[in-house]
Parts: sequence; structure tokens; C-alpha cells
Amino acid sequence: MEFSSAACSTRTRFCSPKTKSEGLLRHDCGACPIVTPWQLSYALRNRSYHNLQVCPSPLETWLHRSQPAPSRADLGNAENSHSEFENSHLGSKLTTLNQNYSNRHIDEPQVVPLPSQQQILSTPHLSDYIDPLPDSVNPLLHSRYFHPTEGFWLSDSDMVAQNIAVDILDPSSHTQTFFHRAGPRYHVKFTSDEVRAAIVTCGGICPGLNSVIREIVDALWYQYGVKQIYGIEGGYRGFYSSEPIPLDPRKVDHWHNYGGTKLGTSRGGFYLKKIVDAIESQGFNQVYIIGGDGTMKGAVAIFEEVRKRKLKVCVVGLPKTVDNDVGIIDRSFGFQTAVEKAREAVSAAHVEAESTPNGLGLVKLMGRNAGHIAVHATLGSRDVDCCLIPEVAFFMEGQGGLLDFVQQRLAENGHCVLVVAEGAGQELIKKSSSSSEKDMSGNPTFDDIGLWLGKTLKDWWKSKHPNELFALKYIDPTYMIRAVPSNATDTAYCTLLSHSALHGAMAGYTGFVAGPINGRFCYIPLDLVANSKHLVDVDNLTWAWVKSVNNQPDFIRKEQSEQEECVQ
Ligand SMILES: Nc1ncnc2c1ncn2[C@@H]1O[C@H](COP(=O)(O)OP(=O)(O)OP(=O)(O)O)[C@@H](O)[C@H]1O
Ligand SMILES: O=P(O)(O)OC[C@H]1O[C@](O)(CO)[C@@H](O)[C@@H]1O
Ligand SMILES: [Mg+2]
Repeated sequence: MEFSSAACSTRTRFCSPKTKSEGLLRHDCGACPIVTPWQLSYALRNRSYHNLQVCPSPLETWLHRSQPAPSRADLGNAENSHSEFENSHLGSKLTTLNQNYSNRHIDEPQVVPLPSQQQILSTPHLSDYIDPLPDSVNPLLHSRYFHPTEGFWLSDSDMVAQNIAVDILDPSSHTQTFFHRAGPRYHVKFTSDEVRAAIVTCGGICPGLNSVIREIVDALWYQYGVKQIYGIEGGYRGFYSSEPIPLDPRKVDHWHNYGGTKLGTSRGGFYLKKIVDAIESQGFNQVYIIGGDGTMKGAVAIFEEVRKRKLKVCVVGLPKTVDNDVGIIDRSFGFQTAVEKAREAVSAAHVEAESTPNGLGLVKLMGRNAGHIAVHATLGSRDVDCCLIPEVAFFMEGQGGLLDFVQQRLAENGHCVLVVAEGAGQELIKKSSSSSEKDMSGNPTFDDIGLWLGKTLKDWWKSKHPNELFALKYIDPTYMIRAVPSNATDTAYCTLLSHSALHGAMAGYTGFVAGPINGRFCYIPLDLVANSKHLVDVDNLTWAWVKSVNNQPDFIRKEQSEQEECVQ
């Protein structure tokens, strides 16, 4: 490999080819230590640079040398010899880092110019289509309870960066997107008397729904002096089929202690014209819509229609999904509570399985398209042998199949615990009926993978080991994990989420979702969230972590893995 002197300061050149071929780098000044890529990566990890002299060359010089992303083969083979590693893509990446770090004095400023690939995702605002839109001073300024301090007010230039993990050698990973930070603005676009707010909950229930409703009511009432707050009953259809329910802090006082939604919810019933007509005729000018991916798609349509009619109505989405499958945001409220409850089911399955010879515990958890609950209950319990999720296909019979795996685990440990998400393995089940394939919202309904797996496992054991003891205990806590009040963490999240949402609406933002990005609440354009999907990323570390703590296989058929080897 050739090293251009442009990469280093004038007092530095890199070592001779001979030393390099031994996998070591050094400077010909004689004073610098010999550094291997392993030492360098150790030093970078542990911040022990004292022995490394580092070159102040700009990042671009690294980038020019950057290699294509390392292949699986580069990364995967722990038995690579040191020199094989040096020659691999990852090895040469570290070597490149090595060259550039190895001559920089650590007490020199370490500012490296980055190529700028930044974009701001601006939140829609009422002033985009209403002019003029006068300002008022935020009533919080004169609150009896609240004394804003310096730095309390946020402005449009306060933003949160989305991308906090980059590969410094890969320019394509440097793209940065910024979102408006959620929080109170000094100027607002509504007076307290003018606001007429509506709150609606749609889709399946989720821990924390009542907390969110309560906190919107409380904060509008106490912080902004808003007295016209209404609940819409039974989901979207409530806009046009029932009278709004007046809400005040006294009415919602205990709601956070209950699971479900006191306003009621439903699937289906989304008729855009009827809904927006109702919003207009009722005079609502802030509409808080709490729901999952389907609900957010509906909210986008409502926002677009409201904008078309040029109504002074803020449409605000508060993402709810026990499955945690809404994208962009860090996580949704209720998810942690659900995982905590799911873990109780996994523990019970483990105790049952351990208590009998050849005991098999099987737990089915929610997760229509995404296996986050199953993954986190698995990681949070550490009692699981195998976690099956919709994102990863598996098969039952033959070498490397699930039956093979269960057989081995029972032989090794005497018991085995399986966790399966409801959307997993659907292709293995022959649909028992074709009539109920969709729910009222158009979501596919699934046959019960838990029941199917339980029966298949029992039949298999009976035919293979007719005279041996075996006990399968099937636990399906589906609705128990979502029909509970939110835990402490989720309740705190719900409060921040609700406050974020209404600060945004008061400031005139509209067509946005409030939600955390990298731990900071933001305003995110509604359509972006509605069209996002957050599935378990099976190429990232979390899934690798699941497999490694369970020691569970990849369920790759033998013929398939042979073919893959051939290709390589
Ligand atoms: N594409 C869409 N456009 C407009 N409205 C939709 C759309 N998809 C769903 N909706 C409406 O949103 C509401 C809730 O949708 P759905 O039942 O899919 O639940 P969700 O919001 O996705 O929540 P979850 O799936 O987490 O329970 C329903 O009233 C449904 O009619
Ligand atoms: O029985 P329901 O109300 O349709 O809810 C079940 C669905 O709700 C979800 O939790 C989404 O909220 C899915 O995982 C599940 O398929
Ligand atoms: Mg949904």
C-alpha cells in the first residue's frame, strides 16, 4: 500500500514496505512507537493515546483511502491469522486510521473538518398557508406555578441531529438530518380562550394511553389556561358519530392509573370528509391524535384536507404502538411496560419447563410485523433458548430446523424455552380460513402460530419418543401485556410526550408527530412517521446479541448454506 505524504505533516513519513508487510507501522523519525492496528483499535477504545503520536491531517485524507465496506468474510472469521486480518478490508481500514492517528500529538486540537451533508426537516406550520397569523406572548410567562428560567424557551433554530453513529471512513454514512426540538416557544399562535382542543385514541390499546390523555388535559389547562378540551369517543368514527366529551383536570385525575383508554378506541371507520367536516363544525382548532401506524396515515390525510381548506387547525400525532413498530422515533410509549409484563410470562414458562423432565415452555407474544417485544423480553429475561420473530424465517423439519434444535437443547439441558412473536412463521401455517384475513382497518389477521407450534411440537415428540416423558406448557399473555397501566418509565415518557405535543401546537406547528430522537423530544413531519416502519434489524448488533445469548441458530437449510459457500 502506498502512503502519500499529503496525509501527514511534513515531519512525518510512514514506514518502509518491509515493516508494513509485517503488519506494523512506524515512522522513520525513530521516535515513534510501532503500532499495530490491534493496538490502535485498543487505544481508540480505551482512550489511552499517550503512546500514540497522531497526525493532524484532515479527515479527507482518510476518506480518500477508505475501502469498500468489509464483507462478512472479512469480519466474521475469528480464526483469521493476524496477517490475513491486516490484508482484509477491516484490517486496511484500521491501518488507515493507524496512519492518521499515529503522528498527531494528542494535546493538539483535534478538530477534523467533515464533509457537510446536512439537511433540516422543517415542521409544517400554520403560517405556511395562513397569513397573517399574529403572535401572542406565551401564557407560561405569567403562570402562577411556573417560572421560566433563562434557556427555557426554544426557537426554530434548536434542532436535534438524527444520525449519531457514523463510520468515519464512509462518507455515505455522514448524511445528517436535523429535526426541530420540541418545547415551549416564547411566542404562540393561539390565545388561551381561542383554543378548542380535541383528543382521540385509535387502533389497539397500549399502556399509557390514559396517561397521555390526562397530561394533555392537565398541561393545556394549567400551563396554557385552555378550558375547552374535548375527548372524541371510540376512535376516528367518534368524530362524526357521537358527541364530544368535555374534559377537565378533575375528570381525568385518576385516569393514568388505568389500562386501556377511557375515551374508547376502534379500528376502521375512517371517513375523511365526515371527520374533517366534524372538526370544522365543532370548531376544533387543535386535534391530538393518538395511535399507531394506521392512525398516523389517517392523521396525514386529515392534515392535508385541513390545509386544503385553509383551516386554522393544528393536527398533531402522538405515536402509540405496543409493538414499537413506528419508525424514526426512539421507541413508543407502553413498549417498556409490555416487555416487563412479557418477561413475567417468559419466567413462568421457564419455571414450568425446568420442573419436569423434557419440559418445553412456549410463549407467544404480540408483534404483527415486528418482533421487538419478543426480542426485548428475551434479552430482558435471559431464560430463553430460541426467539422466533416475523423478520427471520425458520423451518421445522430436517437438519438445522427448529425440531432438531429443540431435540438438542432438551438433551443438553433437560428443558427448553421458546418465545414466538405472533407474526413469525406465518408461511408455515396453512390458513385455516380465508374469510377473516383482514381486520376492520385492513390489517392482516394471523392464524395462531403459538397453538400451531405447540401442536406440531407435541405430535413430533410423540412420534419420535413415544415412551419418554414430555411436557409442553403454552402461555399466551397477548392481551395481558397491553391491557395494563404504564410503568414508571412509560408514564414519565407520556408526560413529556404530551407536553411536547401541545407546546408545538400552541406555537402553530401542525402536521407533526411529537417523539424522541436520540433521547430528545422533537417535531417530526407526520408523513415521515406515517410512512416509516421500524422492524427488528437483523443485520445489526441487537439481533446478533439475541442469537449469542440464546446460542440459537440461524435456521439456514443445509442446501442453502452449501450454495452460499459455493458463491463465496
Ligand atoms: N391508510 C390509512 N389511511 C387512513 N386511515 C387509516 C389508514 N390505515 C388505518 N387507518 C385508520 O386508523 C385507525 C387505526 O388503524 P389501525 O387499526 O391500523 O391501528 P394502528 O393505528 O395502526 O394501531 P395498532 O396497529 O398499533 O393497534 C383506524 O380507524 C383506521 O381506519
Ligand atoms: O386484537 P386486536 O385489537 O386487533 O389487536 C391485536 C394487534 O394489536 C397489535 O398489538 C398492534 O397494536 C398487534 O401486534 C396485534 O396483532
Ligand atoms: Mg398498526
